[in-house]
Amino acid sequence: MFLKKLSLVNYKNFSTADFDFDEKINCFVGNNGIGKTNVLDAIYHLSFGKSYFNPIALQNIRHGEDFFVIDGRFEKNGLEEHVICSLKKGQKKTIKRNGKPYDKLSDHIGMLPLVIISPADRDLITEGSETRRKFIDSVISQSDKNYLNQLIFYNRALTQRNSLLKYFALNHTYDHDTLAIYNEQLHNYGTEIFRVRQGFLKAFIPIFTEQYKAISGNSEQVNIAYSSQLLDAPLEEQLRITVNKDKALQYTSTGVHRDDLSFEIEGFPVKKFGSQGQQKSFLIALKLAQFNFIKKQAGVTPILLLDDIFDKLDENRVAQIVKLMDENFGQLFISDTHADRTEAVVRDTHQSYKIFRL
Ligand SMILES: Nc1ncnc2c1ncn2[C@@H]1O[C@H](COP(=O)(O)OP(=O)(O)OP(=O)(O)O)[C@@H](O)[C@H]1O
Repeated sequence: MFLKKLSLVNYKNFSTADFDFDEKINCFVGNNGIGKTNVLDAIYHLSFGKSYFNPIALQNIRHGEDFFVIDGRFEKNGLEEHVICSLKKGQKKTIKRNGKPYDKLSDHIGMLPLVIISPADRDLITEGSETRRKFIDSVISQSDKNYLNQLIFYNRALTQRNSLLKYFALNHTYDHDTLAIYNEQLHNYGTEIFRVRQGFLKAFIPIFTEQYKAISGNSEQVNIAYSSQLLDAPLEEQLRITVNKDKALQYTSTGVHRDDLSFEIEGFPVKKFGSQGQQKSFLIALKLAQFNFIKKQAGVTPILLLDDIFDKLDENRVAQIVKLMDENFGQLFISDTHADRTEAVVRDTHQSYKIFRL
């Protein structure tokens, strides 16, 4: 699968822009702030229906305008896939595939598998558990439609249970039966999410450790440990036990929305004990494992976006990654401030490439 053409209108700093891409490697080079990351983000948009960098959709419209359009023509299994993602102020975002709008944006997820490696990934190590849950959810969702639906249902039930808890507190009332309905829903969806996450990690961790070894050249033991309250007892039982606490807090304190991943080297958390180099290798290995996992599960080679990668890795490491990917990548997009060093690395792959000077 690859992206053949991309057209942008009023997307971030671009009023209009058109690109004809190479099937293999495409590099965006230019000064800081010129819009290299924005082009990668537009490509990300076509896959996920949202920005990787700015969760506030309206802020992705060019300043002073009231809409954006991202138009991409892909080739997948020999057929053209024409995907248009657009947003107009005051209206809902739409994604059209071959002229037909989706009813739900989530139906599009997994259609165009994509992995991005960017400096923002460091949040996976430094930030709270939500970032890590998002990571694991995004990897699984790209190859398991049912999982994304379970997540949507779970989150809906969670919001409703939380509203009910607030209502109880506000009105000094309590309705056991209504709460029990939400407990059951959370239990059913949550148990399935927990089961899929466990299964996913079992398959993902060996791929990840292999990638880590290849990138770092080290033999240190790395691991991803899954923590979930559901490891202790079934969710329905826990929801019953914590009901008084939840009423006092006015939100649901147990469930898979509290799951987390712990990233470890030699049994110690990477965040506290990993060197800068180890942390960088850990993140890249996570992303390349994501790439390989999706490729295996979905049977489609994801598009790979490497944003500002030279900024966080030395040239040798980047060359190593590109080489590592050489045999198994599909289409690659790279952004960098220096045309020379990018070209030196991609030339070595003996793959076709295009350089776009922005
Ligand atoms: N909604 C918007 N309207 C207009 N300009 C925007 C909008 N959102 C972001 N920008 C501009 O986009 C530019 C940043 O672009 P981008 O992050 O793609 O740069 P870059 O070329 O990747 O830079 P660097 O090399 O520093 O990473 C900034 O100048 C920012 O002001």
